[in-house]
Amino acid sequence: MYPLLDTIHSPLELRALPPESLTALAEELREFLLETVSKTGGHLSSNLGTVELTIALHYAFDTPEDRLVWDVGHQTYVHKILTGRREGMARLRMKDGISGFPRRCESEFDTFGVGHSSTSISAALGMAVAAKQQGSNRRTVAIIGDGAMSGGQAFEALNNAGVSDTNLLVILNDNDMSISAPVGALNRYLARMFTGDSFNAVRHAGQKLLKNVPPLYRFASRFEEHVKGMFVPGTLFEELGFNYLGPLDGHDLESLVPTLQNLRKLDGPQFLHIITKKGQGYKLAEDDPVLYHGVSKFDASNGIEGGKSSGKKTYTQIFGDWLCDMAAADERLIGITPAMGEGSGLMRFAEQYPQRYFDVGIAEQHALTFAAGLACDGMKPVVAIYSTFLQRAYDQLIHDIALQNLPVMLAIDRGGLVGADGATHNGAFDLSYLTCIPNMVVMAASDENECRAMLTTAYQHNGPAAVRYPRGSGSGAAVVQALTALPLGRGELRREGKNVAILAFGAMVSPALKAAEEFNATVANMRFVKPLDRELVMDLARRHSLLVTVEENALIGGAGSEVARCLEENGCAVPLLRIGLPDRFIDHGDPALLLADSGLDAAGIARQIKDRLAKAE
Ligand SMILES: Cc1ncc(C[n+]2csc(CCOP(=O)(O)OP(=O)(O)O)c2C)c(N)n1
Ligand SMILES: CC(=O)[C@@H](O)[C@H](O)COP(=O)(O)O
Ligand SMILES: [Mg+2]
Repeated sequence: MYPLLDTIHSPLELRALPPESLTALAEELREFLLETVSKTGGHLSSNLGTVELTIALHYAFDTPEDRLVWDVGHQTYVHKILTGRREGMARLRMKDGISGFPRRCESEFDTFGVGHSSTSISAALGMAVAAKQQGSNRRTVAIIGDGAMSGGQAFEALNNAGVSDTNLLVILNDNDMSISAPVGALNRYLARMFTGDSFNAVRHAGQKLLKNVPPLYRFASRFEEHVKGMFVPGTLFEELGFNYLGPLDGHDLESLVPTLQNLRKLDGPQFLHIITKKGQGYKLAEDDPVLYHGVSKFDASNGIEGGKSSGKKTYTQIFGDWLCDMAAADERLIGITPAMGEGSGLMRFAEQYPQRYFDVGIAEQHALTFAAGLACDGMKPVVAIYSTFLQRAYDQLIHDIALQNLPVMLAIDRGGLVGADGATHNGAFDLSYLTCIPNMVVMAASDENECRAMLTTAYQHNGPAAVRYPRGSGSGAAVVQALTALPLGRGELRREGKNVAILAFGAMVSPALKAAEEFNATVANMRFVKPLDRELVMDLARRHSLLVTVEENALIGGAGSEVARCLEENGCAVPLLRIGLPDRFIDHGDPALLLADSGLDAAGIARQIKDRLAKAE
């Protein structure tokens, strides 16, 4: 089925192919991608869009000596296939299988680990400077999407790279899409750059120049730059010190390969702007790149079928419904997402309240300070953000929000292990990094109704407040419609038992209740990590001989540490067992298996309690 692909196990074999066969190879790669990703799930549209670019890069550059640095890395499946990991695609993003992102430990061709966006130019510049310091002539290429280019770090890096005198090539893979439709002035600028007849004429002249005059000399591109300047409103990347080329059709191997071969010979910072289509070659994904951005298993011949649902609402939906209800009740509410409108459940709100919906692009830092500004002047900002991406905005949370005690609410989705995306995306640290910030209120939801009540509590609190909830659905309980707040800093007793008291946080309440049956243990749903229900902790400490805290968060500095602090400050010496995520990064895989591996399922919790009780005897 794959006559060309079957002959390629490394870029060396790819480079031995005649250029005329590359288009046929691209066809085979698309077929193969669709066949495998429809069986495993993964990021489909972006990979379909970068087939030709990946072939051309490995064909024109001397990889792995030349360094390819991918931004986000969700578009690197073809890169993996061409660099000896074709077999591995059958276990993509599964436990002990290959990662969905580049990882240095996986292959020498994966020069930099990614998952979060907008880091590629910084990392590539570091590598280019290293090459220069080492007297090496190897080349470094950063490949960044138009969505990722909206992230502030990308511009920090361009600012630095443009004056660096290094052999760095930045390729802007512009498919006019982020996960959602792209937003912002940069996107508008890029769109303007490749519209207009006069510019197209220049573009074609430029392409001819690139194809027919190898090697390309600097004066040629300077000439092109001059001509372009007459037609294109402000070539931003040139102003930043790059030699800008493009836009070029990123699916046209005939121009892409010689262009890259020529660019490889040029010294100094180069910038190539290519235009691609997200989902290219699979009509359904071309028509709906959002739906096919990240897919579960599906039937490739029929496409993703809607309508099949477990009947349970996801926490994301619980949040989305709450947001619309609260927006109806309070016109000061503003909903903010850093480029994750669909994933965070904001789309109904966006439709109903377009004037109050702000997708700020992949710009978590800006999202938080923007919210701080809104809060200063009487609005009620709700920032919907994944736990892992909030890490980006830590200083903004401390310096701009908490220090000024501003009423900004954080709805933190994907708290805990996320599964297939793995270590880069796990929400493993939020309870630790939030709890240590003065003024913060921090809650973890144990079921859907509690999540809704916590959201209301956070919204009504006159200071910074966060609610964290996991990826996926809860118990399937019917959700009440009321917008009722919880009493601040109060937990609840869920089970009265003897000797052992389990203090469970968020999603761990359910397995803790199961584990408790084995010992007739008491179980408290603590609800608040901060302010902690100290009265409840001390009451349980007085009445039990062992306290056990359970949380789906790093053990270090998390909710259990808060309980330990409370006991210590009260001079209480009751034995304490803290259960949480171990001090290591947890890879991709089925979340249930990963939780079990970390001892965070009912059996694991029971086992650890038993071990502790046995030691105490
Ligand atoms: C810091 C950070 N915020 C958000 C995301 C989620 N995310 C992953 S891919 C993506 C869109 C990237 O768009 P682009 O770079 O244009 O690549 P494309 O998907 O179009 O191929 C987003 C928002 C992320 N990975 N990292
Ligand atoms: C690559 C990336 O960062 C996103 O596409 C992410 O994989 C989305 O995760 P969810 O599937 O949890 O929304
Ligand atoms: Mg894009």
